[in-house]
Amino acid sequence: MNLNPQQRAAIEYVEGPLLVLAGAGSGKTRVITEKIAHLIKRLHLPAAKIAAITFTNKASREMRERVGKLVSGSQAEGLTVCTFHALGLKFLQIEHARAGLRRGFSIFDADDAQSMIRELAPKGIKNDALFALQSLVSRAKNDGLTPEQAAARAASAREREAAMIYALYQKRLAAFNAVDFDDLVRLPLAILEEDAEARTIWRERIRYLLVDEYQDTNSGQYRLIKALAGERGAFTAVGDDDQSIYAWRGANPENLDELARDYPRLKVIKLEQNYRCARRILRAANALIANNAHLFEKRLWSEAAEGPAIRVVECRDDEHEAERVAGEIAFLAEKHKARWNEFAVLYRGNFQSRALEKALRLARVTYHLTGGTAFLERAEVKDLLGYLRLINNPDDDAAFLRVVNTPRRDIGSTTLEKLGQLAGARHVSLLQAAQSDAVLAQLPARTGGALAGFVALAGELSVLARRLPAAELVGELVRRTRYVEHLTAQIKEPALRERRLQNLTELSDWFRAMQKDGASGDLAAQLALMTNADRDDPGNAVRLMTLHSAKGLEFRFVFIVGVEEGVLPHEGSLEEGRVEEERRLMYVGITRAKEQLTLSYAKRKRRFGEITANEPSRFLKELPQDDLAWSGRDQTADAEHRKELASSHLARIANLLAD
Ligand SMILES: Nc1ncnc2c1ncn2[C@@H]1O[C@H](COP(=O)(O)OP(=O)(O)OP(=O)(O)O)[C@@H](O)[C@H]1O
Ligand SMILES: [Mg+2]
Repeated sequence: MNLNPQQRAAIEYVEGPLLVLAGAGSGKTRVITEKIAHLIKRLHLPAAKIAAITFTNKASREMRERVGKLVSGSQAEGLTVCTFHALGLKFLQIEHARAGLRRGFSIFDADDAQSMIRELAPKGIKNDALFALQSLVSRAKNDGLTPEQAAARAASAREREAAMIYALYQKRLAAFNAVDFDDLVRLPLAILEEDAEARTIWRERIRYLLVDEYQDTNSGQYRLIKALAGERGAFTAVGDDDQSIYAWRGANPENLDELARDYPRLKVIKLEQNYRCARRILRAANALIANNAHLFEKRLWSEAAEGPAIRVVECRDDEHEAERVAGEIAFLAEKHKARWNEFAVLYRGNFQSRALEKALRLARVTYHLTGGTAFLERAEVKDLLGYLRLINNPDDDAAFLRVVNTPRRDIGSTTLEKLGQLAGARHVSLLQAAQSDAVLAQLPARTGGALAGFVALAGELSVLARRLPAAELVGELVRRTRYVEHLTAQIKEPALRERRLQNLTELSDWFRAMQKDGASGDLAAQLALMTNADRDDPGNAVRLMTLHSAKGLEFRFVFIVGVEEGVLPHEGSLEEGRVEEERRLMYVGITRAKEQLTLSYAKRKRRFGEITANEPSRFLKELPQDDLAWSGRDQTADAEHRKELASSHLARIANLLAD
């Protein structure tokens, strides 16, 4: 595959900071991959001194694979390709002392963080207020503010309260020798900004930095890039302001502007040829996004074929819509002899997947749901990870509380409250308190005995952890905690039990796959950063996912469902005046399609048992009408399509499609 002149220029330019600003499918990600190879092969920069940052772990894995095809294995050794969070984790594992952490520190997930904030917040706080508080704390952390700075900047009573909670929350995390996700960026940033020695070391360690999906970095991440790149500005950032879809989570598309301000030498290269989408799809995307105000002017053209019209399918309700989509997928797969994994069905919210799953199962279409209940959020997985965390970090009280009575050991909340008081008075963690005979003596004999038993088990396990590879440790953990017996006693339904047991096997498979150099504790930390979307390639299956998680991906056939007012654009976003971000989301969705795009909406929806009418999305009106073929509304197009269906050998599917 050849590179065009702009791509080549972007790859070869290393004299200073570079921003590649370009629309969807123009080869930005490819530029990063090729540039890594160029740095290694042509400029002889050791791979260990290059770091590339992607938006998801899955994207990291794919990029590593692609680089692997361009350079030999030994040349690629030591290359860092990971997310901001994983880079921060790696940083802290090396620099834990500078961050005031001890080796083996834990990572608190969103749940842990939330329950801690609940404890610190005023008693009886409502969920909404709690979420708001948590997001204010998180926002302050993402902006790289210390609790003191957050307090100084607080402009309202709510922000003052959040700053106060933030201070307490950090104290608590420190006591647990733990960090949360936000700290994975905030702490490295604070160290680099304050500590000249660390700065020198890390700038030597990372000599060239590449960042994909730059438009979705938040201000803390941006400052981290700056801190790592320094005045030298040895970095390439690639992004597309039209695909900024995480402003609601603190991403800051103005970072694109800021880069130009902070680096007056910044070179900007634009890529304007799209290599992904058929012409009509690209036209639709361009027309749609022209309705947004623009920071930068970009044009996008393509040499690809016109491609078929974009189908817009009007359906009665979401069930009908799901049936149409399933039928259409089966039909297209047959017609084009396509594989299931060439299809994606995209939607605004996870709740929309239920009807689709049912219809796809009925139509015997193999599918894979990305997202959903994340594997790592399942109780048994969290239990085992809780054990690993505790073994690795005896100060991790959250992990202690998670596992001390799982499986049941008759250690009740009264005991734990008492233990908490005793530990607090002594300024030690719960596990350390439970290790003390003096503490146990103050508890009733029976529960004291149970606690002593748990302490002994934790001791045995940490001895094993030093000896066994992580995947085997998981097996041993399951045996010694009698976890299978626990599940068996708890879950009566055989199929469900089987599935839960399967999760245990899967966890140890994950560890086996990840385990190259890390100890079990490091792996547990890494695993905490994974999401369901990061799991191995699900093979030949239709992908079901949200528009957000489709970023960066491409498929031959794309369906976007629920193209309705209130869904896409989303109701909440409309209320908050964020319709432009919704339009960008739609733009991301449309530009995932290589060959054929189908949009659908339902005329009615059931909501709390009532049937209400839906309006088709305003975005449909913004598309070039000549490139659309309506179905369900326009009788001739429908008749044409039915005829085509009938002439195929898929009578069953044609039936499914018939109204
Ligand atoms: N010069 C080229 N010639 C042919 N195909 C190309 C060229 N450059 C990139 N491609 C192909 O175009 C497609 C889009 O590339 P890529 O994913 O890198 O785009 P992108 O700009 O990162 O898109 P997005 O904005 O969606 O992340 C890929 O299939 C890639 O292999
Ligand atoms: Mg990309």
